Amino acid sequence: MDRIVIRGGNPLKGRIFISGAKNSALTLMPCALLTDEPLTLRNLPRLADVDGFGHLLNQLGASTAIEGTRPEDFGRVMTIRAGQLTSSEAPYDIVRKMRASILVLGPILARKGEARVSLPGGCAIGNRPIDLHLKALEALGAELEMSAGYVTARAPGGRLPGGRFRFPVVSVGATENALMAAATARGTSVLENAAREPEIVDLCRLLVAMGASIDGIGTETLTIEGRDRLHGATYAVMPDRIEAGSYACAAAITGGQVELVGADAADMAATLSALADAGVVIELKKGSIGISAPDTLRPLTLSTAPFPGFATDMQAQFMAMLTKADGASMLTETIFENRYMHVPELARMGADIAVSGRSAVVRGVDKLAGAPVMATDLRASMSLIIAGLAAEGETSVSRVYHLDRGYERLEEKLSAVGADIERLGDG
Ligand SMILES: CC(=O)N[C@H]1[C@@H](OP(=O)(O)OP(=O)(O)OC[C@H]2O[C@@H](n3ccc(=O)[nH]c3=O)[C@H](O)[C@@H]2O)O[C@H](CO)[C@@H](O)[C@@H]1O
Ligand SMILES: C=C(OP(=O)(O)O)C(=O)O
Repeated sequence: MDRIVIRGGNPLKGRIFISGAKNSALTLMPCALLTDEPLTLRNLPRLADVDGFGHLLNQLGASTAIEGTRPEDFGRVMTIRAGQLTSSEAPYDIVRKMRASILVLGPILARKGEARVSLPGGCAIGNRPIDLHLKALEALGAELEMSAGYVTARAPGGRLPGGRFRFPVVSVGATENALMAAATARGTSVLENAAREPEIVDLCRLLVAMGASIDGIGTETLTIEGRDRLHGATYAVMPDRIEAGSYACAAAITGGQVELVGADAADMAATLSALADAGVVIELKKGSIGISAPDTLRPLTLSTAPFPGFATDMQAQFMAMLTKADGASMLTETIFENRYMHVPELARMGADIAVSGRSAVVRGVDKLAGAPVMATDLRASMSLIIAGLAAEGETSVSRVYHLDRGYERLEEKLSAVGADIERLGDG
């Protein structure tokens, strides 16, 4: 297994190109199942999860073709053709490895009138239930049956009637599944207390480009007038706000100055405002965001929340950055119950963090020391990279496959701005 080795202490300086967003790509790809015409997605990040999702689409009978991208380019163009779906089942083997697989449930149901998808179970960051996905689909008219770890959803008469659902808590995934299922329902559907994440807006925009009718995009009430059919489209994936925020934290902790090329500040208000509170200087430019570290980072009090709040996917990276702030910070994780698995690893590098229930107090230290570390999830792994960039000596981060799920060419991007970082194979 590969590992990433960092010799810390170099301030990051230069331009970092921001890739297409993983969390958007993985909700745009299943839209291809809604039409028999080709869907072309541009700016798809080169990530293990995107490859995995392509594989799932292939198993369902869709073809995936990567077009004219050179190895040195960031991002790819993929055309997905789901002329006919030969299967309506997402198997356990794929779903358990990639949570986003659950997002084929709504589209397969809408297209075929029946879908069978493995229940995902929990994962390293906590229990990740799908009860709201199922309740929303039921409200749109689906009939559900659970057996042997799978859910089978059927549309009576082969097509969902549509309906009204109010989410009791904001759920990104359940909003996405319901939106895709409602797009071709017979009637009108209304989703209340829907998630408003930029990735949901990206999904709505693609669906509209495919012929869907959606009112209230970007608000908590989405009204979808079902269409008889959707058509193909060409669409570019939005920039990855979490990747951009991660590199901003890396620049801030190393005393660096970077330009995040392609990042969209409109999607990153909570992250940018937290960085500014920590003393980071932010310069909004056309097509990029400038990040300059202060001499001393100020401590923060942050609590994760659905958009437009502070994203759970940024919590670990901010925690790493705040290990070197001048004072005590308080972080509270409200979305996932087990998203502090990076704490013991950061502690091995000299961080002073005390977790109590959902909150963590991070007392800034003068220096971090490099160490061999490993993490159990994607953003936790990134927090160790961030700490390693600022630590004295060598940090070796193992289980690199977590990073490969969500950061396109991490070590290339960081080397280009002055980090001493390399990927080593085990052999
Ligand atoms: C609101 C929120 O921040 N969502 C994050 C969540 O999306 P993801 O779609 O994975 O999770 P949800 O948004 O659905 O979960 C939000 C909350 O709702 C609960 N829940 C969810 C579905 C369900 O059927 N029943 C239920 O109770 C979850 O346990 C969680 O506490 O993880 C992604 C990966 O880290 C992030 O990109 C999303 O920003
Ligand atoms: C946890 C994440 O993703 P996933 O839902 O794909 O596990 C993430 O993007 O931080």
